Amino acid sequence: GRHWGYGEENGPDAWHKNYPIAHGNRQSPIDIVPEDTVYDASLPPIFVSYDHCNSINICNNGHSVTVEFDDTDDKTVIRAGPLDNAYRLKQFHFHWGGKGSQGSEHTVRGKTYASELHLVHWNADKYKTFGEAAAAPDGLAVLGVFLEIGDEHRGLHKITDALYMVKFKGRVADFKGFNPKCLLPNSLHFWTYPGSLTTPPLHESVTWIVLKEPIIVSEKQMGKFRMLLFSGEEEESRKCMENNFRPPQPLKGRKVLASFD
Ligand SMILES: NS(=O)(=O)c1ccc(C(=O)NCc2ccc(F)cc2F)cc1
Repeated sequence: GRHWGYGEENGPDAWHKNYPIAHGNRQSPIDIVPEDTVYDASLPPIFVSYDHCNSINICNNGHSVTVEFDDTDDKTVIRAGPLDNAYRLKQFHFHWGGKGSQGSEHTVRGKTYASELHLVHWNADKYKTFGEAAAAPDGLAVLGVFLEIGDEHRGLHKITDALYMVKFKGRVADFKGFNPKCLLPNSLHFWTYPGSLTTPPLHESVTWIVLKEPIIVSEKQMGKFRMLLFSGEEEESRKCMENNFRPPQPLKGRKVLASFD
């Protein structure tokens, strides 16, 4: 039906019809121009506490593949950096292309990466539910990690080996004991700016924290993401899940801070 997606008719250029905030003043993603970012020496490093984290399931929601976490207490949080509170990990998911090195949502001086990992956190210090936080200007914090093509990534194997279980839209499978700490690069140097969800409802509730250092994954591993389908098992038209990224949006005067010089 008219549900939003990434096709000709229902893609990013059409989202504003049902989600007018698409033309708002703090939309994401953006093109990050390092020369235009402001090094803020007072920005503390981000603190990632994923030690007691446990994934629950892996799901194909028809737009991406998502790994969900138990967020009923503060055992898996990020804090510090640009954040005034502890933000709880709720899920992570990916955006990717159809081939080569296009597929990321944020770009760096116009450079695109093959994929982008989003670790989605919510401010449980101030809000009672994810939904409430997702509608508040300081409600969410998303940690973005670029994926670049090269050697295979040992931590990503567990995910790519599970994708066959959620090939079709609507499929959910058990996926316990995965700790996403293994998906982070060596450096936690980051850029940060006030932005939004990059998919409808496009809420302007995200403090973006984009890591400068990409992780390296193999073309073969990326290929497994492209075997996922946008469509459900009952649908006749089988469309590979790929190019599920929103292009960069206008900066509208926002400042991008850098945690490194
Ligand atoms: N790509 S991204 O990292 O920016 C992103 C992160 C989370 C969501 C999301 O949770 N959507 C569903 C959703 C569920 C509940 C709710 F209240 C709001 C809401 F957007 C969408 C985009």
